[in-house]
Formats: sequence, structure tokens, C-alpha cells
Amino acid sequence: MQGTQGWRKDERGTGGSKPRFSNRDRAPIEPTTSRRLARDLEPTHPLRTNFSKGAPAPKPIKLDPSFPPNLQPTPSAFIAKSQPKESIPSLPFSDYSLNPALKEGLAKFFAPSNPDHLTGQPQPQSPLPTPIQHLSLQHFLGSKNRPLNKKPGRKEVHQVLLGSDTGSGKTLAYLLPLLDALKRTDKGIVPVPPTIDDPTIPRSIVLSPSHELTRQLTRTFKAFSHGIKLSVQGMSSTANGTLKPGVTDVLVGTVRNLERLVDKGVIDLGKVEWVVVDEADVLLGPDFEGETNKILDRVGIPSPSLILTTATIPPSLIAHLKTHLPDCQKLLSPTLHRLPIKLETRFVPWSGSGNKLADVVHELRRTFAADAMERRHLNQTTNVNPNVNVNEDKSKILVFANSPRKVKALERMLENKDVPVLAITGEADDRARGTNGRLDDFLLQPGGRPAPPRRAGSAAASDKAARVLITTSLLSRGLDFAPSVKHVFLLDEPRDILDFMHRAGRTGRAGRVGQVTVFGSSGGGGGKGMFGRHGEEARRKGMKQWQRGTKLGQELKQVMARD
Ligand SMILES: Nc1ncnc2c1ncn2[C@@H]1O[C@H](COP(=O)(O)OP(=O)(O)OP(=O)(O)O)[C@@H](O)[C@H]1O
Repeated sequence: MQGTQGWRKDERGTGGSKPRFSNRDRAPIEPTTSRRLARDLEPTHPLRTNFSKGAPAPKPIKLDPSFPPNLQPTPSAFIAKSQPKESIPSLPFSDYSLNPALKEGLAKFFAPSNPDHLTGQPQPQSPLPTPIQHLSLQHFLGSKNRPLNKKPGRKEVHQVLLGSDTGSGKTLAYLLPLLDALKRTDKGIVPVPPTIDDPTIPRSIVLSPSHELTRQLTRTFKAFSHGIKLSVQGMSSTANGTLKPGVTDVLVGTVRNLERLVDKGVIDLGKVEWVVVDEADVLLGPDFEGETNKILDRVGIPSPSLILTTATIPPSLIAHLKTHLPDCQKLLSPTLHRLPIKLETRFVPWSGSGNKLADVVHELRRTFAADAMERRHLNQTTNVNPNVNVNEDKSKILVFANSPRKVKALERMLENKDVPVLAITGEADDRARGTNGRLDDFLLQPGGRPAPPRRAGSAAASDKAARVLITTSLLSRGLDFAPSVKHVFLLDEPRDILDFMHRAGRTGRAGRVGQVTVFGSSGGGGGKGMFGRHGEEARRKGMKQWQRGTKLGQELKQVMARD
């Protein structure tokens, strides 16, 4: 099983990064040493500012009529809780006051379904909670060391922001306390069996920005819901036929789908006790804020608990919190706004041949060849189980382009060269049809199990497995890609620093090694893109200096300082 190997040392056993070389004998790619992009910015993060009790009274806050009355700011605004100064302890999951069924669920979730592909050895059991999981579990549930002082019979209402880097386990950080709370307040009474015309009445809703993420989150929830005997439904498609009527404990869906079905009367939000806004920087950002607010507005219970999760905190989210959720507690892991620890960044200049796509294809092939050599070397030097088919774990590459046109162009080129490829853009017809289809070959399934088999005889089943997925930012949010996705290629420079972090963060997840390759950055020397001339500088001086000197670093600084 690959998915649950936890935060352990370099899996390749290579002892860290080594100098890599770009294609066709061009300039060497600098080894990257550290990925902590914003190390020196951390202390100035506005959300880390502690407002002591004696601080001057906050200015009056403007109310926003588009926001639900129950979530309007209150006079106690801006009394932000300070972050714990001590380092995050690493208690096992068993030390938190978590429902026993969830503890069992965790053991199963992390239990190896297969021995390690390469060695055939059993994999390490139950990893420790990640920092954000610790912060969340301690906040919501308490632990043996620091039990919570809960007043019996008093309704708990939470407003919490969970902020942590990509791939750091934010899903479980909210899933566990949510299911625990739903179980505690579950009355377990079904008064009258619902009829087919009755609406679906969720006790909690989990909002996600895309169908693909909705399906993946639903699977993760289902991995736990059976043991704890709670019901979970996912709005996996735009059709509403799959939703069961009556009370459901968790409903996962995109904001658009949810809004549509609430309008149609298929879903009734009158009993929602908990709202989770996953990818809160997007869903409460300019593109989705209106729709998300409308949903929050229609939640019937006056003060539902609210959990926001994010890997990046842009100014828009800071502004939203200040205006609408001033009492929201910020649980921020020390790794927030950093690239994952084992993610290596490379720059590959264009060859100057005028055919950029050919350069990309060349780099794809070079990368696959390098991975194959590495695997062969590993096979020879480690105790490989002869019964294991090492081909199963061939590496995959996720390519991001900025436009569907470019996605299509690269897809055509790869197909012409007989490279099996999967291309997904927002325009793809089948995105809304209820399954992730071939995308599942690239995604991690709960507990690291292999992707569900396709129906025999279907076109997808007979396809040669694709090892290249090309997409736009559509798939850059929240999706948990399989460990075999070892590389992310950025065909175009991302629009901004936050986009870069989300795209790059699809690999190097859960403490694994990964590599992000940025094309064209060091070739031009004066480019307008995010990396621009700093790419050249990076190549010359190495990554360390680049982190301090680039637009990337400056943008991040501005994001932090603006507030
Ligand atoms: N305590 C843990 N130890 C080891 N692996 C874990 C742990 N908790 C979660 N994981 C695994 O880490 C991976 C990433 O988790 P998850 O998708 O929740 O990250 P995330 O922080 O939500 O990322 P993103 O910001 O990209 O949405 C998952 O495969 C998950 O199973």
C-alpha cells in the first residue's frame, strides 16, 4: 500500500536531492536545497498577531448585508487566540478523546492493504497525527494530556480556520472532529420513513469547489462512516437522482450543485449543524463568495459550527474573515505557506527550437527514463519481493497548462507520438456525470487502495493506462494524487504564487518526495511571468537566493504585509 506511508524519510533512499540536468546538454539545473518559501515571512503573518486583552478596542466593523445574520461580526471582534508557542507535540491518535469507532477507522484507514510494492515488507502502522491534525483534534476534542473543560448540556459552536500546507492531512483534521460531534449529538431517531418525494436533510454539509474533489472527499468520508454508523452522501454528479431522501449525517457537494438542488427543494438545509468549507480561499474568494454565502444564508439553524480549510491565505480570505467571521479561531500549522518538505523545484529552459511542445515531450520522456533507471537501481539494491509486479508503480506526470487550448495541443502531440495520455479541462462533458473515470488512476484512493476497476469491455478498460495527465488549474485544488504522481510539470508560469503552491502541491504529498518542473523560466532572462528574470538568477545562484529574491517571495510578503 502506498497511500499511508506517513512522514518518513526519503523513500527513494537516495539521501536527498542530487544535481539534475536539463535536456539536450543545456545548462545544468541547480539542485534545490530547501523548499521553505516563506520562512522569513512567518512572524509577520497577520493571522499570527496576538491581540491581548488590553489592546485598544477594535474599530467598528462594517456589516455585510449579503452575509447571514448569524455570522455577522460581533463586538468581541478581533480577539484572536494566540498560536501555541510550544512546538507541536506528536501524540498518537489514540491519545485524543476521539470516538473509539473513529480510532478503529483510523487503524483500518492506515492499515496496509498490501505489503510494500518493492520490498514486500509490511508497511508502518498508524502514523502520528500531522501538526494541523494535532491542532484540530486538541481544539475540538482534547487529549489525555490536555482534556477539554466541556460544560455538559451546553451546545458547542465553533468557527475555526484550519490552515496548513498542501498534502498535510487537512481532510482528516476536520473529518474526525466532525464525525465525532455528529455521533455525539445523533439522536438516532427516524420518526417516519421518508418518502421518495421528501427532501434530503443533511446534518452537516461539506462544500467543495469541484466534482472531482467532491467524489474523492465522499470516498474518504465513507471509509469512516460505516464503522461509526453515520450516513454520508456525495453529490457526485449534477443529476439529483442519486440522493436519498430524509436525514443524512454528511452531505458533500460543490457549492453550485448544492445551491441548485436547494432551489429545487431537493435538499433542505433546515437542520444543518455543521458547515465545512474546504478550499476556503477559493470558496470565500471573489469567484465563489456569492454562491457560498447564499448557501450559508439558507442554513436554518441560527449558529451552525463552521470549519474552513485552506493551504493558502490570500488577502481576500483575510478580508473575509475580518469582516464576516471576526471570532473565527485560526489554527495554523507551522508549515502554512511553505512548499511540502520533500518537493524539489527545477527549471527547464526552452530549447529555442520554436517548438515548445516538442521540448515538453522530450522532457516527459527524459523524466520517465530517469525514473525507470532509478527503479531498476532500487530493484537491484533492495530486497525486492519476486512476486511483486514492479511495473504497477510506474511513475506518472501531471502537467498543468493555463488554457484548455494548450491542454488539447499537448494531448494531440502526445497521441501522435503514441504516448497514452489523459486530458481533462473544465469543458470535458463527462466531468459532471458521476464518476472520476480514468482520473482515478492518478488519484489516491482511501487507505491507498488501487483505483476501482473499470467495467470490463468499456472503452476505458481497454485503454492503455495513461501515465500523463494534462489539465488546467481545475485539478489543482484539494485532490490527493497517488504517490506514483511523482512529477508536476508547469507548462506555463502559474498566474500567481498561490496558484503555484496549489499546482506544485499535487505531488510531494504526505511527506513523500516529489518534483515540480517549471518550463521556460530560465531561458528568457526578462520574462513577464511569475518567475521572470529571477529564473535566470535561480539557475545561477541556486534556489536559496531565489526564494528570497524572486517575485514569488515578494508577492507572498505583500500578501502577508498588506493586512
Ligand atoms: N497523520 C497522517 N500520517 C500520514 N499520512 C496522512 C496522515 N493524515 C493524512 N494522511 C494522508 O496524507 C495525504 C494528504 O492528505 P489531505 O488530502 O487531507 O491533504 P490536504 O492538507 O487536504 O491537502 P490539500 O491542501 O492539497 O487539499 C492523504 O493521502 C492522507 O491519507
